[in-house]
Amino acid sequence: MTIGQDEWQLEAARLMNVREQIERKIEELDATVDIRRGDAETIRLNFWNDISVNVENEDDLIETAASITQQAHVLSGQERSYKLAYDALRKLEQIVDTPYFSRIDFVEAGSSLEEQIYIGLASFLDPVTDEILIYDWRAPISNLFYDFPPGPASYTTPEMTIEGELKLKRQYMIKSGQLLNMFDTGISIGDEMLQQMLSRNADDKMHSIVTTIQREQNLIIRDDKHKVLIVQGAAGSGKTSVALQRIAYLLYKYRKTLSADQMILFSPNSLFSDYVSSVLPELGETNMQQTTLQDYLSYRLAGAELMVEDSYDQLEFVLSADTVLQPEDAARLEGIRYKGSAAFLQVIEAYGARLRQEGIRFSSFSVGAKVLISSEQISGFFYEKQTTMSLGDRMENMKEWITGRLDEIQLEAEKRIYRKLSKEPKYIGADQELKRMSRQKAQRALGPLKEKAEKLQFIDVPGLYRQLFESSELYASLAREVRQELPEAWEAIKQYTSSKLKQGHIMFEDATPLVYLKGIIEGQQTVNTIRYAIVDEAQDYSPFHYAYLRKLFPRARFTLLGDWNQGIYAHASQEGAYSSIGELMAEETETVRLVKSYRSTREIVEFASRILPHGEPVEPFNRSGEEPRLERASDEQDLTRRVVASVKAWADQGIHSMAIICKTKQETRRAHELLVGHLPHLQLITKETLHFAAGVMILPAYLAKGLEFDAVLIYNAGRQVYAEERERKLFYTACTRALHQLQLCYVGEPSPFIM
Ligand SMILES: Nc1ncnc2c1ncn2[C@@H]1O[C@H](COP(=O)(O)OP(=O)(O)OP(=O)(O)O)[C@@H](O)[C@H]1O
Repeated sequence: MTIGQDEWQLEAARLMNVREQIERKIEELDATVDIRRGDAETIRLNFWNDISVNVENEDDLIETAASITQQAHVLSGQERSYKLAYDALRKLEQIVDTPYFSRIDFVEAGSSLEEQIYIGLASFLDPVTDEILIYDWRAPISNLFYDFPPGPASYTTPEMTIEGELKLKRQYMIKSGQLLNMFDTGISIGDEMLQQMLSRNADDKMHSIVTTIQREQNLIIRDDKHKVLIVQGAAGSGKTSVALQRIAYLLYKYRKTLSADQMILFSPNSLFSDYVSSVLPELGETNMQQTTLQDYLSYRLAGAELMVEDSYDQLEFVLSADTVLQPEDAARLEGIRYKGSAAFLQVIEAYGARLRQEGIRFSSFSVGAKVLISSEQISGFFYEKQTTMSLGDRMENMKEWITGRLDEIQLEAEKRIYRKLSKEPKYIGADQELKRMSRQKAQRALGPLKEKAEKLQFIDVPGLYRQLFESSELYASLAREVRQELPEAWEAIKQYTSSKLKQGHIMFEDATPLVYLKGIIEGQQTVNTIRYAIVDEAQDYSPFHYAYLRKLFPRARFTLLGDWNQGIYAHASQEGAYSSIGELMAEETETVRLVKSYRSTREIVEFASRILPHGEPVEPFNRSGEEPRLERASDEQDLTRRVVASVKAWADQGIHSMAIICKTKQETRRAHELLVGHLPHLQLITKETLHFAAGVMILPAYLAKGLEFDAVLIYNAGRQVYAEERERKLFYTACTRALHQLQLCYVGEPSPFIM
């Protein structure tokens, strides 16, 4: 829709006016911040001068303490009011150049007043009249912009639903305070605007999508009815973007009771965490906590002298396994699938319940050959006393009992040492010294044992876990108890697992079950402060992982965002497992689908969709580009030449962000060796890489998860590299990282996935 000249002038004048008001407010706040900072500093400097310190008698002491408390109170009040002004100032500085990005005109039913609502990153009131000049994008009324085309519309406030008619929906492009363009939009939010946003180049950091959030995305962002919200979204449909916008929305809506440190985002890896780290600050919010499942598991298993494999090494194993699987590899693959299942979870829980009654093997507390507290004594205490308590509470009690016993033993030892040493002539007359020495010696002997008690190291949890795979009788009876069949490959899984555990290796697939069992036995360490847990790349988690997360965050609501088409882990290959996740969470669950893909051009989306003919549906956004290019190389040398030529050609076209995507770590290393001489700025990305900096990078496909690049080159899309069914989704994931250009090189025959 074209917008007339008069309208332009009105809008430009309003923009100028609003900016001037913001600038005035900034000046005012600047001064306030200075004053409050100064006041706080003065109080801090004079803190002790303003306190009457008198310690002569008890009354004086009480008065002094009261005086200190009062002064501390004054100081913290002043610091709070400084912080308030400072935050308000920061917010205005953030919006002054782009105060708003859209406008809606709305007439409430029964009224003739047509209200103009301008929407931006944060609200701003006219300092004199208190009129709202800008509405926060998260305010209830702003929902009209995201949810409705012009026509009948309504929005809901905490008190009521307001009906009316939306007369106009307008979007602005404002940069450095200048109105560059504006569009009146119809059904969806600004196709023109969206076209422009999506045609831009990829960046070092992900950006917010606040100006062009689509209706289907908005529903997810604002959902606060469901305790578990599951989003199945196509590659590039905006899952990560939506997750971050949702966090910002919840922080606004529940600003009186919710803070960023009560929200946690589970990311696929540290590189991704870095990539998304600026979205919340861009929206004027503090970042939530970010972590990876791997970090959590490592933290829980730290200290145990075990070699814990990480998820990437597991993936490398799966991707490098021979086409005709060796029996050992087949056993491991079956094991990975089974150990991620709800069936295995039930067996572990039944095992935990049985261990309440019997079966935990405790190690005794000894110094040298002398047993201080025997395993029988511990077992007796544990299984005969307080049997009605939870396992965790019983452990706590037992810990206290053991520590108490060790304290007594230490005291006796101290006395014994004292008695013995005091007979030595050199200590005569040095009684104080002697006492100190005796205490130290006794402490030194008993200290490690107390630490062992404190850390519950007298229970061999890995040993208990291993027992499941050593005693056929035990496992079979537990499985029977929970009415689960043993998996077909049980014998092979059993042998493989017990031999690895005996060598002290914890495979990634065993890490969560082991931590889970540890939680049952030792008392689960829960994180009660977390109110929202958001899991990105949710398809990569097994039902077992979800059960663990549920236990870990008992008070949290969950948002799980994933794409079955990109399930690259062997444990995540069961299609449609979302419903079982819902069941596992045992709570009201809503599943929402996002099918439209915004990242890639139509040509790339269509090409990638052919890789997964039976996958989840994907609909491209209407943005055209070049067809993906296939290039056959005669050998490795020719491949290097072609890759180098393509990268250079892209650079000549001004393309800045490029990725050469390989399958495995080994292929990545080899390709890097061959290419780096010709492409000196090539960045080699490994699982240890922490920072994402756009440029030309080379990386294995699994590390490219969640990321995007202007141009993607699949290093070798040949049949020798991608042919197994288990590699199809990884291949798909790699291709869908491209925004504008996709090229696939191959040696020999192309992969059957693209024939
Ligand atoms: N409403 C929108 N407006 C503008 N850009 C959008 C919108 N939705 C998504 N995008 C863009 O599309 C790209 C893909 O988004 P995002 O990474 O959030 O998708 P995803 O579903 O998490 O992708 P994947 O699963 O493939 O990693 C990003 O560049 C994002 O900015």
